[in-house]
Amino acid sequence: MELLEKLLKSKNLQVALDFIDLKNAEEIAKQSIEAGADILEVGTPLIKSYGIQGIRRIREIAKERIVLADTKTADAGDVEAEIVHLGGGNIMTVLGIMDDATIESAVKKAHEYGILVQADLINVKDILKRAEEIKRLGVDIIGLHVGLDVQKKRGITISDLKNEIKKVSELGVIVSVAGGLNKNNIVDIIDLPINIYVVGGAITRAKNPLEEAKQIVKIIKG
Ligand SMILES: O=C([C@H](O)CO)[C@H](O)[C@H](O)COP(=O)(O)O
Repeated sequence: MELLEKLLKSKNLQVALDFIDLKNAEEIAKQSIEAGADILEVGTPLIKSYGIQGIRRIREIAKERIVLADTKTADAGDVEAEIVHLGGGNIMTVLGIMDDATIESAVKKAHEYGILVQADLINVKDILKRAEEIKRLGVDIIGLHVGLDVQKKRGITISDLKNEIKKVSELGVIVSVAGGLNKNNIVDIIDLPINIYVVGGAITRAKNPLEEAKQIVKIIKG
C-alpha cells in the first residue's frame, strides 16, 4: 500500500485539530498545510461535535494530504470504519486497550476501504506486550500516547517514554507518538525511529500557529 510505504520511510508531522468549533479547526488546518504538515488529524472533540461532516470538511481542505480521524474506537469497529470512509479519511484510530474483537473488526472493515488503522495505546500499562499482540491483529500503526488529563495531572509527556518508544519501534511497525509534544521536547526524541509526531496544543494554542508549525516541520524534516 502506497500510504504505508510513505509513512514507513519518512518522518511526518501530524497536527491534531482538537477543536469543538469547526471554523477554528479549518483555520489551523489551512495554516498547517501551508507550514508543510503531512497529516491533518480530525481530533476526537471535532468528531464528537461534527461527525462525518467534520471529517469531510477537513478532507476538502487537506486536498492530497493525509487525513486521520481520531475516532478512538472502543466498540463496533466496523461501524466506525464506515464513518471514516464516508468522511473520506485515510486513517482511523482504535483504542489498543479494548478487546481484540473490536480491533479485528475495525481492521477488517477499514482495510476493505483502503483505510489504515492506528491502535492508540493510551492508558495501556504493559505497552510492549500489547503492541506485540496488536501487531498480530493486523493494525498498520502503533500510537504511543500520553493523554491530556495525564499530562496535566502527572506533568509528563510522551517524550518521557523513550524506552517504550524504542522497544515498540523494534517490532518493525509504523510508530506514532502523541502527548504534549512541542518544538523543545521533539528534539529529545528526534533520533528515535518514529514515523509520526503528533502535535496538538503546541500549535493550536500558539500565538502564531503558522510560524510554530513551520519551526516544528523544520525540526522533524531535518
Ligand atoms: O488525542 C489527543 C487527546 O486525547 C485529545 O483528544 C490529542 O490529539 C493528542 O494528545 C495531541 O495533543 P497534544 O497533547 O495537545 O499535543
